[in-house]
Amino acid sequence: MSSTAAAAALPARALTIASSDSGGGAGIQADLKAFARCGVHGMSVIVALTAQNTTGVSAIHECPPRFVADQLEAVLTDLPPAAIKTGMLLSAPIITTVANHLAGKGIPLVIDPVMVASSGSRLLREDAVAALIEELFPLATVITPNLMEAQALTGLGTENRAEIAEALVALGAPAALVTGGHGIDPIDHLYDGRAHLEMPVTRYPLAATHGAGCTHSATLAACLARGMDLAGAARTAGTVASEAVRCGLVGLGAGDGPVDALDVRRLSPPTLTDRH
Ligand SMILES: Nc1ncnc2c1ncn2[C@@H]1O[C@H](COP(=O)(O)OP(=O)(O)OP(=O)(O)O)[C@@H](O)[C@H]1O
Ligand SMILES: Cc1ncc(CO)c(N)n1
Repeated sequence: MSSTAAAAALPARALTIASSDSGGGAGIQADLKAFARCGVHGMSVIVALTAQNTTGVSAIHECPPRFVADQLEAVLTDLPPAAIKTGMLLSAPIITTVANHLAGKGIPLVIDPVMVASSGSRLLREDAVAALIEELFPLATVITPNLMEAQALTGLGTENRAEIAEALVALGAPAALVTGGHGIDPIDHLYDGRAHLEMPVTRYPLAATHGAGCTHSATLAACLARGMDLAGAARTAGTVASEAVRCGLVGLGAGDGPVDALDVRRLSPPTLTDRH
């Protein structure tokens, strides 16, 4: 095979800049599953480690910003991604490091402004919210807060997603996708600065939603990496996240079970006869 033909067969690359969930349900671990689900080569810049399981976060270990910069340089120089997502970024120095490396690159960027775990632990320090808005939002293609994060970012108490999405865009992001799988009203709302688009999500009343938001934003980035437009990528992200809940691992731990974008229960260990 010529090198050109070999290159044509390579998958698109997507990068997650986020934190590790030791329980394998959310964060980097969910992102890499979602990337694989979408047929994309996943890369990961890890900014913090959480000691976490299905019941909550017991400790957080932050990477030195210099080491975050080392990871970004290693990936961006050799394996430039076709799209990037950010998840749990924890601190202002990390956000500044990420923003400095992404500014001017023009790579499609999905920002999932992860703030608080469903168990209640803060995953973004209070004093880092301003850095997220001022330094990272202007670099985004789209931001994907859930309804509660959207309310915290805008200071609005309303549940009117159109109003909140407009306020988010006024904060400096070109587009906002307000998700809300957990609520009574399972609708993802996209506003791109011009038009509003409401995307209903099939809601499954299952105790397996840990990592739904991460799976959603990683799928959105993977779809952008594969060349889809924003509205199509947003619809696919809602569907993949919803399916990941349907396949979620209820009862895996004592708390809310992890979503499963790969539906691992349908897979079996490879046998020698599977070799090709
Ligand atoms: N119970 C559910 N049934 C089906 N889909 C769901 C459910 N919960 C979440 N989702 C899907 O996940 C996406 C993200 O949901 P949501 O806004 O609730 O995430 P989140 O609160 O950020 O998640 P996380 O638990 O990772 O913090 C939604 O667009 C929806 O597609
Ligand atoms: C590492 C990590 N990222 C994101 C979330 C939000 O689901 C979480 N609980 N943990």
